[in-house]
Amino acid sequence: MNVSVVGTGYVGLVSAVCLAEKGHQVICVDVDEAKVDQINQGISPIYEDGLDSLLEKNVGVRVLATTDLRRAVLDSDLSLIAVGTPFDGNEIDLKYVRIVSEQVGLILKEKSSYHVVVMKSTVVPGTTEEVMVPILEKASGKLVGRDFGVGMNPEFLREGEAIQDFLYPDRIVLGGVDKRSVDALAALYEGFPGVDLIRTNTKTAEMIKYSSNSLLATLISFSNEIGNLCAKVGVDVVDAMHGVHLDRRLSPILATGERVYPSSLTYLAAGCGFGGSCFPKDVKALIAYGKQVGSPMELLQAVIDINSAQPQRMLDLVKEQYPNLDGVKVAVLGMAFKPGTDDIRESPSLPVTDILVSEGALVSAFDPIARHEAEGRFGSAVRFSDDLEGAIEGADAILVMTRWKQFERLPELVAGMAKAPLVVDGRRMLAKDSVPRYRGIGLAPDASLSVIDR
Ligand SMILES: NC(=O)c1ccc[n+]([C@@H]2O[C@H](COP(=O)([O-])OP(=O)(O)OC[C@H]3O[C@@H](n4cnc5c(N)ncnc54)[C@H](O)[C@@H]3O)[C@@H](O)[C@H]2O)c1
Ligand SMILES: O=c1ccn([C@@H]2O[C@H](COP(=O)(O)OP(=O)(O)O[C@H]3O[C@H](CO)[C@@H](O)[C@H](O)[C@H]3O)[C@@H](O)[C@H]2O)c(=O)[nH]1
Repeated sequence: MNVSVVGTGYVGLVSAVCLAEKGHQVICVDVDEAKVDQINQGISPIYEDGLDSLLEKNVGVRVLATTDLRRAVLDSDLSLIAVGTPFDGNEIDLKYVRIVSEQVGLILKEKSSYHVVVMKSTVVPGTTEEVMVPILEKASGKLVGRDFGVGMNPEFLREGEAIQDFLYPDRIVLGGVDKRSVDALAALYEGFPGVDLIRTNTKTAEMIKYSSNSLLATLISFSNEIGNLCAKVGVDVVDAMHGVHLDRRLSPILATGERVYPSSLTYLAAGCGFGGSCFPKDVKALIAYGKQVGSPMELLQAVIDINSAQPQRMLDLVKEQYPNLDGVKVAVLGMAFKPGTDDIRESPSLPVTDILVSEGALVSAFDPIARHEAEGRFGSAVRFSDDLEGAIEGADAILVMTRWKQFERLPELVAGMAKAPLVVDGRRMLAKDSVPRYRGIGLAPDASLSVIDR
């Protein structure tokens, strides 16, 4: 199938490259000329494991990038709209969706063959049919369902694992205004045998996406609330959640006898909070939507409140030992909101670093991938280091903010330091007896050692 993908950010570019890998001819469209040029040279504008090689393989063969939306729509049968839908504090900001819908509508006016426009961006229930469709119909002078199709195909990929998630999804949701639109989407995903396909209407597709992210965010805030209680009563939250997680309803056992998620606490890992461009934005957007339609989302408000307080807990752990941060040397490890990405949007490291700087701490930082982005955010207020050793040199306290694998060798480095620093583990990724002065989220100072064999 000939496909155009409008918006070549995390979702657009990954979708484009993976669909090309499945044999489709894909034209990527973006307003950002620099991105378009990079893509055409086979260089990914974002850091995402495996993306560069897939792009290099497909560019010029099955992937082409352009700023020319008209050409892209005329030369394709289906367009995926993957532009940003930021939350503006009151509701999701649909300005990019509106602009693209109008532009695509005008192009459809001159297109004689049947075309399907698919919302890939995350939008609150009702948006595709109540916002996108009227704009498309007005601009094209045509009728949805008769002259063109409309679909809603939410994306569930995680940054850092985006390629794997796209190529091997848990399910694919095919929302459409009519059977013909859903059939066109089904044809797009023909190359994903064995994956559950959910054929539904656009509003349900939109609701599935928000419900999914809201549940995952709820699990994390739940674990954090339990973690905060654990820290008060002398229990280690890692042990508590490990015991919870072994419930086969949370980590199913395969026919082979193996656990689906044998070692990681999937969305039950307490820590310094969830960040990223999705959970905070999407949960807040659903709360705002609930309020708008008269159905208050009280549980989700608590999810956000717990998450917003979590970064401060890292600072509280530092302040137990350094009540006055003025002149205290603090190393912040990890700026990305999670490992495997250069994305620092809504990363808990941002408020933590802001407060450290404002209280006079001497802050150094290291992130294996997101240094450039973080330097742009903090400028000279933070000393960024090229490596882990440089960041922790002479530190009084070290804050582990992102679960980067590179930080696993911290105990070895700390052992070589003249004065043992306080290590505050915001991801509970280090063994608590691996450094002399260890503190962690969800762990009381006197927490007994675990009796669980893990
Ligand atoms: N990032 C994720 O992991 C993820 C996962 C699932 C869903 N989503 C959702 O997907 C959508 C896109 O997210 P993202 O992270 O890829 O966004 P992004 O900001 O990385 O990318 C959006 C792209 O759209 C381009 N754009 C804006 N206006 C345009 C226009 N008129 N024509 C062409 N291009 C235009 C921008 O230049 C940018 O490259 C959002 O709704 C988001 O909530 C994101
Ligand atoms: O047990 C956990 C799991 C995650 N996190 C944090 O939660 C955030 C989000 O992590 P993750 O879900 O891995 O990354 P995202 O790329 O934000 O992906 C989420 O948001 C995307 C955008 O909507 C969806 O497509 C994905 O399905 C959904 O997992 C990160 O800050 C993690 O550190 C925790 O604190 N504890």
